[in-house]
Amino acid sequence: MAQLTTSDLIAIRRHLHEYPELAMQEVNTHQYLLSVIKKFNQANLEIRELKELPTALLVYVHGSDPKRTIGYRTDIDALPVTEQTGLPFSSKNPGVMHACGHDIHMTVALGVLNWFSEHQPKDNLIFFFQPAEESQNGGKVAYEKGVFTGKWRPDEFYGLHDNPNLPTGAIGCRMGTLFAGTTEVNVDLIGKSGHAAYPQDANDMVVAAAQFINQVQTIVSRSVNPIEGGVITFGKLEAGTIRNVIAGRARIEGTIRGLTQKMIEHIVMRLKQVANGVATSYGATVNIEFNQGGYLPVENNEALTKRLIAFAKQDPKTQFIETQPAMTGEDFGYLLSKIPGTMFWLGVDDDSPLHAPTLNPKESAIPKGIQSIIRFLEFRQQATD
Ligand SMILES: CC(=O)N[C@@H](CCC[C@H](N)C(=O)O)C(=O)O
Repeated sequence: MAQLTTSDLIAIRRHLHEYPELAMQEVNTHQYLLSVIKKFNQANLEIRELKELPTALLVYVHGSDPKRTIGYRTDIDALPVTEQTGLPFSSKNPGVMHACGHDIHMTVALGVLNWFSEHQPKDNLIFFFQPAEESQNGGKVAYEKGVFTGKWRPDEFYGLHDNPNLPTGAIGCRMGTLFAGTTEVNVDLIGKSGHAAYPQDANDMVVAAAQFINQVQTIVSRSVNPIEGGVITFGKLEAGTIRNVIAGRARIEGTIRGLTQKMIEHIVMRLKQVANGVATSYGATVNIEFNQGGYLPVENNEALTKRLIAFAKQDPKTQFIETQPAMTGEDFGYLLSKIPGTMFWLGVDDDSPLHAPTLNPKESAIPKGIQSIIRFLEFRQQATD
């Protein structure tokens, strides 16, 4: 296959959109990516599959006169969201949707890889198709399994995330922290179930959970410096089985976000205090689990980010927008804590936010994103440092 056309790219994106898969289950996505890449000019490519991380895929592009090895990462997983876009190419996998735009990310990565398979770069390039960004921190798992060793260790790493709030094709970035660090939190409140008519003989965990959730709202409003900010969101609450049986258990699952590790640790500490306080006052037992995994704050490397921003500002075909830090999480933060690099946004202009069942990114962002990234990687390879 020669150069992919825009309609090839749209067809690829729509196929990926129709068949989304959850974290670590991206078996068909992996096979599809592989089938597309195998049609590219293989002269300078080396494809690597991993027994230890079977849905991941790496592709090495051998440079003609390499001074460095540049990594480019895309995530490939989807979310447990039921699509409500009404699009003709809506998800065919019930309850699963590319509601975070990873279908766009993968297509952009394929477009850039396709270009460099036809136009050999000077530097070596590594494309990392990473499973499990939304949960289970695929980036950290890959790193810890030794995927980025020897010639497979990039000197610098780049990755993007789509952004519905930015104009189509615009590149957004900033020096320093781009995304928050996140920590997943699970709270189990255990009391005593009983008959709805005899509350005095039971210990109702629906009431305890309601109290806990309300009290937690005071952590960010009263214990966090408003200039620094923080987020606690509980996206899942489960308690009870039927209306007339008092619930003896409640489980609350959420996510904590902060722009620094210190802020995350502060919120974790206050959350434990509130949970233990509510449990004591309700005579309940509480179990709390925290899991940060690889979702460290996304810290952009100073020198590399300066260069990326300088490129984007002077490139007449790239619209650059300097963005604020976002409370979105990304396990690319873990990879950037090990390998210097930069994460940036690609504008996809949509009224629906990320993770919404109606998210419908503008597909015209795909060729624009590909062209900007190709030009950036070519610009990068001209530098002597
Ligand atoms: C870009 C994006 O939406 N990322 C996710 C990352 C989730 C991290 C972790 N599983 C958590 O929920 O804390 C996000 O929700 O920001």
